[in-house]
Amino acid sequence: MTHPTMPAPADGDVASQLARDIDAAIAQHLAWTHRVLRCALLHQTPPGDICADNAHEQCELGKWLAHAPAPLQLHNAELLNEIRREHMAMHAAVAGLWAAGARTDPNRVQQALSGFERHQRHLVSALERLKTAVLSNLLTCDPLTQLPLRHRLPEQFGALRAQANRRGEAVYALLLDLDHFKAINDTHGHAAGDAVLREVAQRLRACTRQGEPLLRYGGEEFLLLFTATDRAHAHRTADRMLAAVSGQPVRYQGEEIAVSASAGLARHHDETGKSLENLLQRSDEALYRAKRAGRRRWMESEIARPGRCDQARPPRQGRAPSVTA
Ligand SMILES: Nc1nc2c(ncn2[C@@H]2O[C@H](COP(=O)(O)OP(=O)(O)OP(=O)(O)O)[C@@H](O)[C@H]2O)c(=O)[nH]1
Repeated sequence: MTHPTMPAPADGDVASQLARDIDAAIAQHLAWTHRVLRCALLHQTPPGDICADNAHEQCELGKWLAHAPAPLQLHNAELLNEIRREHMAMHAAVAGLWAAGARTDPNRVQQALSGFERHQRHLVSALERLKTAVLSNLLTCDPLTQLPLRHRLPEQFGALRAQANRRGEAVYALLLDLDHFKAINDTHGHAAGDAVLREVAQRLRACTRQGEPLLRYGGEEFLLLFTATDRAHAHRTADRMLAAVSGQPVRYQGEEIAVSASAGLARHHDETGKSLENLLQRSDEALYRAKRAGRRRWMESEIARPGRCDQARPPRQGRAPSVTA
């Protein structure tokens, strides 16, 4: 188990490559626009990538959009769809310039040109926004797991608290740490360890509800903040998260790697006025006890009221189901 430390800083390779790809897409698209104008002004017959029905699939931007890299699909799906829509609409407007009879009707030419200009402007603006989002992900997301890092945690905690208050629920922190992860690295290699971290992140993400922050909190540590109606509800969440990690082995290059985790669960108590820092500290202490108690389980920090320590009541705990490796 490592003490909560930040993962190695993102090297930025993936994100800067994406940003360069987007710049190239904008440049290629503007070059394509010049060809459109040239053909129109010189009354030339345009090639297929300008006026064919599927011109939006033939151009370089269309090909790139059809196979947009996974991080973009994950973080920017809505923006990508907006770009695809504008791109198609712009191609349709251009094709309208060469539609039968259009060139001899000034109204139709005007209409096609205005559509072209409007969609072109929106398209380039959406691509610029995508690039900004990619660069901002570079600063706030872990490149290995694509999970957020801690930068926005206080803000996310504040939003979750407000939501919990509205619903009459409580905020919980579940700090989860993979068991004997060093042994996985030592036995199967660092690349296999990376694959395990990616797979665990995916399994945990599949179990979380929208709006509940799941972070890569340290090397092999993950943090979930969530709301629950009562303790039993929170315990079920802890059970589910640990079961998701250890339910089945991770397959990597023909090998099966058994994985399990320990976790510390703590409830935030608005009435004590204790901070996020206190919540994280108590979940870390509970995690430490889960490790000491033999791993593959979660333990809960007891209510931290003034004048009463966390250990005053016997700790609650749960165990993850056995691995069926
Ligand atoms: N492959 C890989 N390993 C990492 C990464 N970040 C941290 N680690 C490794 O995670 C291991 C954590 O080891 P320990 O702190 O000894 O913990 P542990 O082996 O999981 O043991 P317990 O937590 O006590 O069950 C170290 O060997 C780190 O090098 C990463 O991004 N990729």
